Amino acid sequence: MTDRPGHRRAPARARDGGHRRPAPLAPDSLAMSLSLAGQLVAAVVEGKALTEQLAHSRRRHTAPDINWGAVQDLTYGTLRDYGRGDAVLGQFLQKPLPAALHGVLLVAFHRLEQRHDQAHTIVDQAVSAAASLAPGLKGVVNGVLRNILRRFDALVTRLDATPETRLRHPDWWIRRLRASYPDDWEAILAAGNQHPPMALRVNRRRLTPEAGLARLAEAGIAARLLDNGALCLERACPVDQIPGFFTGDFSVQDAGAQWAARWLAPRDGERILDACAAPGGKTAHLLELADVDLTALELDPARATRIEENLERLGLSARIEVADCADLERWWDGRPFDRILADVPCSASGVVRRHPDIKWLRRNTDIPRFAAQQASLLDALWRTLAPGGTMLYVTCSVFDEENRSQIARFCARHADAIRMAIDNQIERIVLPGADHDGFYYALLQKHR
Ligand SMILES: C[S@@+](CC[C@H](N)C(=O)[O-])C[C@H]1O[C@@H](n2cnc3c(N)ncnc32)[C@H](O)[C@@H]1O
Repeated sequence: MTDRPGHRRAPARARDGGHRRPAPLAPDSLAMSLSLAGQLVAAVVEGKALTEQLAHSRRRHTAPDINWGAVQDLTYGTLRDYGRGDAVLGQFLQKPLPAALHGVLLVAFHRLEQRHDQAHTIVDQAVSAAASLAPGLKGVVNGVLRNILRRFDALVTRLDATPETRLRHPDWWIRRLRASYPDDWEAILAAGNQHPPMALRVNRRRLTPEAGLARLAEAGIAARLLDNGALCLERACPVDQIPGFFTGDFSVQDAGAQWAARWLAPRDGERILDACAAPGGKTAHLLELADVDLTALELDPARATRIEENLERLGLSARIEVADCADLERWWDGRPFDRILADVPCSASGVVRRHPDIKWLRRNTDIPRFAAQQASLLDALWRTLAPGGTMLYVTCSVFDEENRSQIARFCARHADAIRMAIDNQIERIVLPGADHDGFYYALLQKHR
């Protein structure tokens, strides 16, 4: 297999199968869902980010009956299956297909693995989806899928015998995890292939986690209270069903991310910097825990508006600045901070199940680039920390180069950096699991 799956795709024009008029699809049909999901998967395989493509697709396809839940499930599921569909299609496609058709085949294969009891419906609907995209090629799609069906069990057995397709992650990713976590690497990969849990943060200014749990139970929402006060829902639900969400009693935030504000431990009256703040989940959490003078920095202006929206819903306030946190000349008034939250940009390999496009978009060579960027942000931020002040370094990565080795290199560069224990441990590697995503935390104090 090539470095990136999808090697048997061709530009949309390559084989459009002539000029037959495309057959329209019923908006609420499985064929429509397969077609839209196939186009989204094709866009990601071509290097586009899923969130933007999904928003773009929703703006373009406005029929009210489209089952966007199904489209999303099929798209995310297919992308989580990294490499499986391509490994199979590679055996059946003699020539590349237009990208969207290739996408439909990938989605159809994913669905066949999930719901083999519906195999014939899936094939029929995928052929209709193909006919709507490229009428002249529906025979090819039909032939490929029926061939796959004929040899299905043998194909799946073969997929499960190869690490990349069994574990549904790129080879380089598997190698990195295996080297850093000899005992846990398979569990980390397995967690990355699951549906993410939904967790809520209780606004401690309004209610206790126990009271929050009771409020949810009254609304018929089953949840568990985790040891950091996060509420993990048994089943994800839309925010408009969460009582008091719009008035700021709850926020949606992964339970692993809810350690950040606790471990930075803000105290009333302190000057705090949240250096990479959007969309503002951790900013808000810090403000819920103490009355602090908080500066929230964010490089991306569009994302910075989300901090504002979040704080407004929660009735909280901070100084929000759009700036590169490393460009001190531009934003820093020279007054040091008591505490800094450095939730730096990273590979996001710990949250891959929420963003399965990451597996397709990232390259092994991106990781040292992220590490270099993180190092320069850390070095700049360290200058703004008061002697005796603390900085919490956070990533949502599971790669050592961005985590443990990053902090080891930082401490080697800064003789005034003291490693502080977090709950009696020198660092916290929060591995992704059933209740939360994957994070890394290290706490550093500046020598007085
Ligand atoms: C991991 S996210 C932060 C999540 C946020 N702390 C929260 O809990 O909601 C990293 C953020 O840093 C921003 N960012 C990246 N480079 C930056 C820089 N040089 N200065 C400030 N913000 C930056 C990104 O746009 C992104 O919004």
